[in-house]
Amino acid sequence: MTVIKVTDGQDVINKLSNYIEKISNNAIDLRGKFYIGLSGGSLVKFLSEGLPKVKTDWSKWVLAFCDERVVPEDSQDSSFGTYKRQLIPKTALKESQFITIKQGVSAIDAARDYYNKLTDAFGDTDFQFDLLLLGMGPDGHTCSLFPDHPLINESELKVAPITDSPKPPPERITLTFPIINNARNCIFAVSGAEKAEMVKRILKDKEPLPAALVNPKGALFWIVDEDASKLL
Ligand SMILES: O=C(O)[C@H](O)[C@@H](O)[C@H](O)[C@H](O)COP(=O)(O)O
Repeated sequence: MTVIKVTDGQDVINKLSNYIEKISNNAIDLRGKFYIGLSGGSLVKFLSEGLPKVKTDWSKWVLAFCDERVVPEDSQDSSFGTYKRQLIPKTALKESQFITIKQGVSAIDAARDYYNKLTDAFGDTDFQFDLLLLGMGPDGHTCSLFPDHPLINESELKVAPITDSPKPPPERITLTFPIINNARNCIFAVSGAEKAEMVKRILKDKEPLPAALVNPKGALFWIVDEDASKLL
């Protein structure tokens, strides 16, 4: 694990964008495609500001979601909807490059359908992402894997439904640790004083909260600004 301390939120965006540029170009050179998993929350703003400056072959990107809220795409809560409004118009990415959840079905059906879509996109069921972009909630959750929730120990389902998410909205789908920890790279991007206590509990005290259980086969980076890392 590499912890990268930067000054502020703008530096988090810059550093994150540099890594994305490097990792995407490397994946495209080696394998002709770049598989990236996106999260929601504050990451949407980081990417909407940072990605337009990245030099990459956008046509080779395949974008999926580390987790997604089971809501209509035009809802403010939909991560894809937010990327659609805030990111797509600023890059050469096309909507068709995003693997999105089925609309108008239950979380259980959405998770099943999403698994099938990932199988088609990867051509196998290993789902080895080149890069997962992760957020850490103030309670230590990542993706839609929450502290003390049984999904933390899920070992069969690679994409799971959740209907009791403590962070609203309650219905979501999420990747589980077997996929997350199979990734070639995972990056947490964390900014702000409200995250400082949890950053300390995870990176210094090594409490086994969900974000601390991200331990991929490949590389793991935590990009944290001064406010978020002030208790380290
Ligand atoms: O559905 C969501 O809310 C996100 O996908 C989630 O996994 C996010 O990454 C964390 O909740 C952190 O969010 P913040 O960065 O906004 O705290």
